Amino acid sequence: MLTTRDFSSFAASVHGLMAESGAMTADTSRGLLPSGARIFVAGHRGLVGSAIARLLAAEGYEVITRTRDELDLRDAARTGAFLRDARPDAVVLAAARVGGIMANQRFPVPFLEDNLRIQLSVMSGAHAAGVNRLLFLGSSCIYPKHAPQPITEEALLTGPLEPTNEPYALAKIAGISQVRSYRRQFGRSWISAMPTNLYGPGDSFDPENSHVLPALIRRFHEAKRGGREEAVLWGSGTPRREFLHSDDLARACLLLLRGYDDGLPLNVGCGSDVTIAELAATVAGAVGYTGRIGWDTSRPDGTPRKLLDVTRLRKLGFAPRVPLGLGVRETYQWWLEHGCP
Ligand SMILES: NC(=O)C1=CN([C@@H]2O[C@H](COP(=O)(O)OP(=O)(O)OC[C@H]3O[C@@H](n4cnc5c(N)ncnc54)[C@H](OP(=O)(O)O)[C@@H]3O)[C@@H](O)[C@H]2O)C=CC1
Ligand SMILES: C[C@H]1O[C@H](OP(=O)(O)OP(=O)(O)OC[C@H]2O[C@@H](n3cnc4c(=O)[nH]c(N)nc43)[C@H](O)[C@@H]2O)[C@@H](O)[C@@H](O)C1=O
Repeated sequence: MLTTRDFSSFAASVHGLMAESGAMTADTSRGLLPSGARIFVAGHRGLVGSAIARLLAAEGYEVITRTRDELDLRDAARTGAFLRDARPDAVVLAAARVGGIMANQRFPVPFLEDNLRIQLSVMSGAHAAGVNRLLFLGSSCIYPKHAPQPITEEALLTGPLEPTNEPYALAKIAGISQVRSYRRQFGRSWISAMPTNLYGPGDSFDPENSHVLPALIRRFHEAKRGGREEAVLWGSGTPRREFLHSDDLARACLLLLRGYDDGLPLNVGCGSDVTIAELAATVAGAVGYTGRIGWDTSRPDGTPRKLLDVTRLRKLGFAPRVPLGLGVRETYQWWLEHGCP
């Protein structure tokens, strides 16, 4: 684990890279992502990758994909060979080992190592293949556990991380540094986005390893179907989280790919948050569960709050379109039609 002292020297060096990155630009000419560009979306079957691939295809881009069985992105040699052959104009790196608070706690090794390997393979392969446009997806968990709220981009590396997801966060921080390093050393127009907690169609609804929103949809649905009087959720219900629909995230990513060219990783969120207890009430309403809600405080709460400051993204023209209540109802409907056992 890094000490506070280690953090301050690491922060100074990465912030040095930030200082070199120059002014933020919002190029509306789409010169950074020409019409019809060929874009490799890594992780196209996941929550985020599928939303981005849908939007890019709808906007007339040629979307290149590979399933994990076809190409394990941890394999640097095969990933490099694929990128040399495919020669995409741009890469969206949405492939990662991802999960909720318990998955992060139980499987720290793959959350650290798979993500580092995927990032190394894809970024070094993309550079070798001459790919000048790349979007790397990080996460709001890169910020210190007790960062001032709302969290500005400058909070990166200013304090200790939340212990439940430290390995995952450190892999993501390495990815940010990799993007900045390729920018500095080779002049690549690569960028990073730091999304808040996401949800939507295609999410994982695994009862133990998923994120809170799909987990609650499933828990309440099963309690309603089983006629149970109580559904037990994790932690105290007091942590606050910000939720953004994956289609809104995809819109933000397209905006950034078309017009953002700076080493500063940009926050992507909706600008407001709710307690987990408030989220539970919204999800219970959407599912039609009317029983009691209990709290298992032996389960971790995680970060008390992680509301992103999205001033910079708003200035670039982004506004989310999917309100939480509607998004939860649609995601529940999607799960009933596609995933519900
Ligand atoms: N979900 C969230 O709340 C948030 C997500 N993010 C970021 O967004 C990105 C995408 O997350 P999300 O869509 O939720 O995750 P998912 O788990 O839904 O999707 C991850 C995708 O990555 C692919 N993948 C994983 N490992 C490999 C591998 N070794 N080789 C090839 N493909 C692989 C998976 O393939 P397969 O389908 O075959 O398993 C899947 O398509 C991540 O970088 C994550 O950090 C950021 C903030 C919040
Ligand atoms: C996106 C983000 O996701 C993770 O961080 P997290 O925000 O803490 O994630 P979470 O969605 O799992 O939990 C949010 C809150 O909700 C509470 N909670 C209640 N009941 C359930 C429940 O049934 N399941 C889950 N998962 N949580 C529950 C839970 O106790 C916690 O207080 C990291 O992977 C991190 O690396 C990351 O990037």
